[in-house]
Amino acid sequence: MATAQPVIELAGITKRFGGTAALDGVDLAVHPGSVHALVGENGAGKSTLGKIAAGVYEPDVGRIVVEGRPVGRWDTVRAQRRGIVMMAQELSLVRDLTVAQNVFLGIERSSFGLLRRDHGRRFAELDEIARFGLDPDTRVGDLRIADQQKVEILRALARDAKVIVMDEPTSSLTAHETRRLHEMIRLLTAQGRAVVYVSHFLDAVLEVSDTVTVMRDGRRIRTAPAADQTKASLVEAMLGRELAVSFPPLPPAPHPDTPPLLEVEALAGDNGVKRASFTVRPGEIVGLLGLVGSGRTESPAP
Ligand SMILES: Nc1ncnc2c1ncn2[C@@H]1O[C@H](COP(=O)(O)OP(=O)(O)OP(=O)(O)O)[C@@H](O)[C@H]1O
Repeated sequence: MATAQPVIELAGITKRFGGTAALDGVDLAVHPGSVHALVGENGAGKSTLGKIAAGVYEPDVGRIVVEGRPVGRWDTVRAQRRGIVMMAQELSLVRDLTVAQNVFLGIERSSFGLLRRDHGRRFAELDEIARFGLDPDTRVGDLRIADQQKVEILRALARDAKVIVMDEPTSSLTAHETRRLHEMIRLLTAQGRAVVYVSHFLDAVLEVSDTVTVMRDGRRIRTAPAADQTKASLVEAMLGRELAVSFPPLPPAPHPDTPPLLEVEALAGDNGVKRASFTVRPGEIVGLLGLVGSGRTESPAP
């Protein structure tokens, strides 16, 4: 539930990378206990804005205010100290360490020069753990991506994060795992924490977020309650034109007797593809679908 004072506020943020204006005068206010989604086409500036909030980049121009206090120099260490933590697409865990070791990595306290080794006990002190269902002694490299994300979230909780910036968190998840992640996000917001949710997946955005900011070409186009949006209204704002123009009617499908341009029969390989067959005719769009790990990506490369 949103309260009056934002937990973090970015005002007039401009960021250039060489000749590219990634962000141009963008404002963003994130409220405690809420999920604020950032949507937009590729290159719209969503990730850059999330990374600036989390101190990965410093803005060229603009102001950052955390819980009413303006920040000076801004980097990930300072952002973490103020409770703003990033969960990046490329997760930052150490595969050979255990879940508990990863959670407390970098915040271990030393006494008389010795690192504390009681990770297990401290891990149990995180009350969220029972719900997250992770074994503290599992090697992180042996976990599925969805569970590795949980470890990232627990890392953020161990740092007492007030805001977790999630960059494309569902891009490697199944539909079931996405629902589980959203349940976790709801637990976080129920505790008063905020999530900045950067995503291409509009169904997921509409399901989980309270507020949606639409970005286009480095600018903020609009910020509005998710409940007032539809997928179509978001796409129109992202593209800056009506959907009918963006998706013109498809040409008629080719006649089944048209000779194929490509015929693949019983394709198999040591990359997991087993007996995949399909044809591609002129003028045809062939979709390959399936869950993560089902061989969609490997199939077209016989
Ligand atoms: N580290 C960087 N160096 C150079 N250019 C960058 C860098 N990061 C982002 N950009 C550029 O800034 C612009 C905004 O990129 P950004 O990644 O923020 O967009 P996005 O909306 O998150 O898109 P995507 O969904 O493709 O990640 C793009 O033109 C991108 O190429």
